Amino acid sequence: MARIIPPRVTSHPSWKALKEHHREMASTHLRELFSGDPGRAARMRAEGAGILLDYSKNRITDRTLDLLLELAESCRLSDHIRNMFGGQHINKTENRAVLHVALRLPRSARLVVDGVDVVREVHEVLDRMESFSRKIRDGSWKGATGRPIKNIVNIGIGGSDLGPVMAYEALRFYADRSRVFRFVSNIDGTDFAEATRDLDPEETLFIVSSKTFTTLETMTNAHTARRWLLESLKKEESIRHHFVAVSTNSQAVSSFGIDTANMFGFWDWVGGRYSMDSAIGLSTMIAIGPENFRKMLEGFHAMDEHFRTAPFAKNLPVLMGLLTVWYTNFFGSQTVAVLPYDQYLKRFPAYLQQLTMESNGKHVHLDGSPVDTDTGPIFWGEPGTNGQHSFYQLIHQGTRLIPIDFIGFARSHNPIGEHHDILMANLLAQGEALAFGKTADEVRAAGVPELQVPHRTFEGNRPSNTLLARELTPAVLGSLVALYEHSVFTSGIIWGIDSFDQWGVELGKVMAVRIIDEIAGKSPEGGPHDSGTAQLLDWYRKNRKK
Ligand SMILES: O=P(O)(O)OC[C@H]1O[C@H](O)[C@H](O)[C@@H](O)[C@@H]1O
Repeated sequence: MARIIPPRVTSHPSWKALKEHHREMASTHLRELFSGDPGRAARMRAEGAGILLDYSKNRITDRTLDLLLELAESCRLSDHIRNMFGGQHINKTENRAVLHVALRLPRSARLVVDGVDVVREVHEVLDRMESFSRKIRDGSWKGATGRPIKNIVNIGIGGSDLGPVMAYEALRFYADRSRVFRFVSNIDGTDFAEATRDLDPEETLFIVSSKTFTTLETMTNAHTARRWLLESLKKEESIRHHFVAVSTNSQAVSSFGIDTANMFGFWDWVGGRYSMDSAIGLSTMIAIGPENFRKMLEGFHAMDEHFRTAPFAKNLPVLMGLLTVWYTNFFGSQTVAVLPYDQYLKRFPAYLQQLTMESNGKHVHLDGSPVDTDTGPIFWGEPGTNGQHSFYQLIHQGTRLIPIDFIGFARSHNPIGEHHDILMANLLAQGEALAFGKTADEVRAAGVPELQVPHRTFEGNRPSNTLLARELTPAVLGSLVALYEHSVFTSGIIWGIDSFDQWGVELGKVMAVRIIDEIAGKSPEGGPHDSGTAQLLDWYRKNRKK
């Protein structure tokens, strides 16, 4: 039977209408949109799960929104949301359910997937994490020599690192300050050496975090950690006091020598980049405590519920996902800048890079046919105000259109003098300056010499979203992460791609393993490389020994 190929998004009438409509919008300035419409800002805002989204400074009208919402309907976004929440195997290429939303369902919920009540399993693991975290935090878990654990080192990479690092930094205010938390991810030995150089093995716990427990970097670092520990503690027996694992692969965990009683599991339906609220968050739970971790889960769940139930016109992730499509596919924007005005969120843009780019960096539709539109944009960013003194120049006056997400909070955890008001004034000023700019006439009127006028003119019309919340609490962090997870989902549905696989990371891994063998002399020199790679490899071989 012939496969039914769903219609391309570009063939939907709303897509065509958006193309038409974009012609008009391309020459419309945000100045006009605001000046002719005093109710614009009040209309173009939405709230959910403790987060306010002001999207009025986007290059859109009510008509744009209507068309984008129509597009969402014609791509059957509601059905897709229902399928994800219902545990359907929406990750087609791996034939898996995608159920990070189940990680934060309350204990009272029930969700049967492939014959198993996943909520019960999720809470069993959470309870085990909780009891382990309490033992570390109250000092009753002892190292091999009877000393309590003071240092916690998470070894993991990708989703098994970026989430834990980001959450640790974001929630540092809530963290147990009497303990040291370190994160080792890179295969570069420097990462391990610098993370452990001042640690006492007798007081150190390693959490080896890896969904597959086969990842080269993590396994290499874990073996190095094992040797580092045994150099001082000597006895194999000490391993179980100083190593725990977070994984879906119990066999590999036990062959590494970690007692599976000290393993915290999760499931194949949790993608690496969607796993910071699974057992991969063990370091987070130890740092901020089980109560705060559960509050973070509640924040995630509140945004899940908002996404699942709010009408699309008031639905934060839907609106943000559709705006990403609007800029990517109609304005041709290549990137999105995420600019948190909060020092605690300094790793948030890096975290989002994996979430967004590994999810939506795809070149074929679900059915394998090539996409006929651009897909996921490049996400990047730095905290404000630092970025203002570095790359904002290009956003204000460069030739590229870079949509921005500003993120800010009403209250600071560290209210020192006027700092927070100054910080927030900068966030507001940037959004305003980017949107409205400064015309040549205004520049002249300020007495600027004619020669400088073009240089000091700001075209404006640079779009931004502003996300605000009261305070960066564990719950708000959960909501914020879930907001981006679901906005990535929304864009992915419009593009008709699989946002939940990541085959693109495989080729480089396979080739690296081959070259590792060549360098070690295990396979013949001069393998079938291109002449450029062969030359570089040759240079490395000749120069690698000091
Ligand atoms: O948790 P692990 O199995 O060690 O995987 C760690 C990471 O590596 C892979 O290459 C994938 O690109 C990531 O999605 C994943 O998060």
